[in-house]
Amino acid sequence: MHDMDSLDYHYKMPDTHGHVARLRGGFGGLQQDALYVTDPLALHSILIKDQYNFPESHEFRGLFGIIHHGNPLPCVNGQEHKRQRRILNPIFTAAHVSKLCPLFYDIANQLQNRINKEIGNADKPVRIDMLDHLTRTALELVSQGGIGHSFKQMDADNNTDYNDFIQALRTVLPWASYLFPVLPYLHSLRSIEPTWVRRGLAYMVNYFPWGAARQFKWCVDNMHPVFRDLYHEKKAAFDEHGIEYLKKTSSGGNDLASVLMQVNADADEADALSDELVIATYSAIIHGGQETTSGALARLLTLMARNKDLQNRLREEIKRAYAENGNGDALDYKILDSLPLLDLVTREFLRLYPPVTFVWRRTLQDCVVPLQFPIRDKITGEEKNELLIHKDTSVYIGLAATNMSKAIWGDDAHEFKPERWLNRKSAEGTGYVKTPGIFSNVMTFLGGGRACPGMKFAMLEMKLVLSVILPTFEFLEAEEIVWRLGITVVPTVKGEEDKGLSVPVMVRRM
Ligand code: HEM
Repeated sequence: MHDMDSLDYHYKMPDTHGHVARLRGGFGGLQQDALYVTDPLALHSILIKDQYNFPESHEFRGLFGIIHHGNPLPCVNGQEHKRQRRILNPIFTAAHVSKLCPLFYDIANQLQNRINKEIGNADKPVRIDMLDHLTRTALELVSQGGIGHSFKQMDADNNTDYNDFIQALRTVLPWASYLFPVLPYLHSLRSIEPTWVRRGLAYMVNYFPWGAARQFKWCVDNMHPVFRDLYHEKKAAFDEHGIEYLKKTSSGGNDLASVLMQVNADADEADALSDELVIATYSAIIHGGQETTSGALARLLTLMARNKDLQNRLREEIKRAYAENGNGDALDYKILDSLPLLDLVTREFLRLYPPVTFVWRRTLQDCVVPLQFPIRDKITGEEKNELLIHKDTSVYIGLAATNMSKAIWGDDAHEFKPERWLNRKSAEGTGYVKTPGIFSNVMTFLGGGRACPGMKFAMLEMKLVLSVILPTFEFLEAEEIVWRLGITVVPTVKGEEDKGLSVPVMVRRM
């Protein structure tokens, strides 16, 4: 279930074990049984109708609470979660995100320069690790667009100012994925009082005979001080010079943190976010935004490299849009967002290759959820349209598995077919199964009150980066990439799994 090579098991879960499956607890019965749910009606209850009975699991709350040094969105439930979402939601709207377009084009053009530099004068395709370039790009997009700060990842390879921080940010989740056996205890560890006992325990991790735990701690220790210092620097300047200072940053004051700072300054004291919480929110936004999108962008390129015809058609569509509507070397947000083939490809890509495989919840009370796909009672043989879920049950919500259920998407559910979206609308009402996903019936960004607020941000990044690099470069297959289960999915070259994360692609200038 949590094994790095178990992605296929997740993907086939609804087809092989049905849309609700019982998972036997591991470690000789020490762990409780859990449920794996991909049934659309049950998901609707879990994520929307009865969402407060299915809060974020304490496993993930504990893990992300440690990573972010506090309790930002991913770590809180109930009223506190609602309060933070109310403050943050306005800065993630399409209207707001569209203002970041010029900044994003600027960063994507720097990516183009970096690739050009690597190709140099070569007249045949050059093997380039696109994961490295795209991780830098995703970090700059989310750090400049998110907190109005550049880590200078695009312009100099030997800029060492943030080396440890960048290394920590990139590797904290891959290391965390080795910690599954201890996740149930992290939330309780965070609550230990007095603080010096907790700090003492954390310090002892440096001497654990468990490399993954030591590496994870190193990452956490190297992330927090950077976010703390950046925040205090910005806050001091804002307090002294007001909004004018924020407008001078690379985002022109449109980054999420600048807006948050203004909103916070105007909010009632009871509603405002504390300094500690804003710092933890910086961490959650930068980390959540960087980790998911860099992998997604790299995977999208490998897909392009495998499908030359589709790559050519997309390139033609983008070039045509520049010729007809291009303002210099940029496209307007609305035009970019509505390019038909680019839209079909990103939708289908996000359906079939979601960066987050599952999310994890735990029930507060016994409850009954309805089922779209009935199950058969093992003892009586009776068919049931409802499922009783006991209090304190771990519930895995299979995002990737729901996206790939043949009962929901048809027999070709595991195939990449952008054209399926053309017929999707007309199929409504004729066997069309509705899921609670906020994005096109797809579960990739979840649904309900905890759905990903960064969806518009991520979509803009993906479409915009493709619109800049596809007209300039052709991407061709290099080695086979194996995608493995981490907290997000992670790529390695087949046969070189121990050499770390990388996505080599052959690239040539058009
Ligand atoms: C392809 C890119 C992305 C994917 C697939 C993705 C997916 C998700 C998913 C599945 C969740 C729910 C996690 C859970 O409930 O356990 C989530 C939450 C979140 N995401 Fe994203 N995300 C992406 C990009 C972004 C970006 C770019 C940002 C910020 C700019 C972001 C910020 C967040 C935050 C703050 C949360 C916590 C929301 C809450 O708990 O209410 N994400 N994301």
